Amino acid sequence: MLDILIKQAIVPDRGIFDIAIKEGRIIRIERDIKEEARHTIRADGKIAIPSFANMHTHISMSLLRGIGSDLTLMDWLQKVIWVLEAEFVSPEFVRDGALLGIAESIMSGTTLLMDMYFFEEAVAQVALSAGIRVGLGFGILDFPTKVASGPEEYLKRAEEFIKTFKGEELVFPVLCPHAPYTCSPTTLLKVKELAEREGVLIHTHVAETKSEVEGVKEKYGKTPVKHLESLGFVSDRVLMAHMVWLDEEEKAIVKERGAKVLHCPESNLKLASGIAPVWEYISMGIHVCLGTDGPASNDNLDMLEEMSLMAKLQKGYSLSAKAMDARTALKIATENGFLACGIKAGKIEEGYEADLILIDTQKPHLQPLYDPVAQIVYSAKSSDIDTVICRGKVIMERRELKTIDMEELLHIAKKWREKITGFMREKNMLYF
Ligand SMILES: CSC[C@H]1O[C@@H](n2cnc3c(O)ncnc32)[C@H](O)[C@@H]1O
Ligand SMILES: [Zn+2]
Repeated sequence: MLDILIKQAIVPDRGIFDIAIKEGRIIRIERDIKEEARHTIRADGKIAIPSFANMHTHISMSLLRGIGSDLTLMDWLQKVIWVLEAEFVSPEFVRDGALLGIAESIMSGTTLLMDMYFFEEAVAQVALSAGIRVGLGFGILDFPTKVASGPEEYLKRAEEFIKTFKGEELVFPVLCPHAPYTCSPTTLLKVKELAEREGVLIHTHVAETKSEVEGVKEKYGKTPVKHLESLGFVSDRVLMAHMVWLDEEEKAIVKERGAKVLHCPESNLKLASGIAPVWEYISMGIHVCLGTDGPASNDNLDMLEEMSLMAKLQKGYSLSAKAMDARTALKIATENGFLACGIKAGKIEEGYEADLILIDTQKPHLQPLYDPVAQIVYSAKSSDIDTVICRGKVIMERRELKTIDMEELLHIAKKWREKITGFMREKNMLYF
């Protein structure tokens, strides 16, 4: 007996097929599958594509969405976000923010999140009950916060987190040193050593702004990637978010070492950081994945929108319509993310894990339908996503979340809005 049988889906570049899912995997893709299934989904007029892998986010920052708009990164962090995080970040804040952010992620077709924040046990708990995959790392900084007194304690928390979650199926631990401007060489070397010992990925921010590059150069005599390379930090286990400002030598280092780039175009635009030359990275053979960054600097977790923006930005920036075609954009937003995490998903193919979405094309803006991939990248909206399946489990069907209570969510968001605006009013931070 099959677990799920999807009937008559449009499989891009193949045709109309039935998709059979069993024990978390796609086991058959055929014109007409007759086998019985516990759950049959009619997918007439719906396109089946892999679900998205949001490879860089701070999901619980959904509770800070809409605050601190129209600032550059360092003003945004120092004048607003770090002040609010110092007051509010707690296991409860992280859990509630994760619930809101994970609901939004599922509703926009994402089944894998790579998250960096504090109290990630709370994110793990929400992800497990929501049925979504998450790579989680307890953020590591050099300066004290109410979360930890300094790098030693952050590292200890990160190590404990790895020990707790290693071997879980939906949750996998990673190490998250924040950035070369907030972590000393000693901290970065300890992270590298721990990552090698535990066999986990490292997820960090690198070369996000011009001022970061200037600051790191002033402090260490080298630009960020060269600085990291001089520490022996750059390797194929490192996922580097942003990577907007790299010189030619740095691009060659990334390629040579096999480090991955986590591109976050919308956050880079909103924080006025710049545009990463992703078309160059791709032509060099660098592995590029896509992320939204946190929902407070984007200001959403919509990977469809992110993918569309990425493709159009690269064309506009390079003045070449070939800089990023729709199929490459879709691959970066799906397959490349799963691959970077060692997960065999991201393709609608037999033997692949069943992480997929169905997109309803019976909408004026998706008709007439000629080229499903191009029309998903350039015309679709996340509200067209009808069904989401993660590891062979249906977590949204006909836009109804199966694992999260929507009413509870709205109540939680309201509760935090009141608390946070109250604090901002008291501290004269309220500007809206
Ligand atoms: C160490 S936990 C994560 C830490 O990162 C902050 N953050 C959120 N977005 C960004 C960004 O784009 N660049 C750098 N740092 C960012 C977040 O507020 C947490 O403090
Ligand atoms: Zn970030």
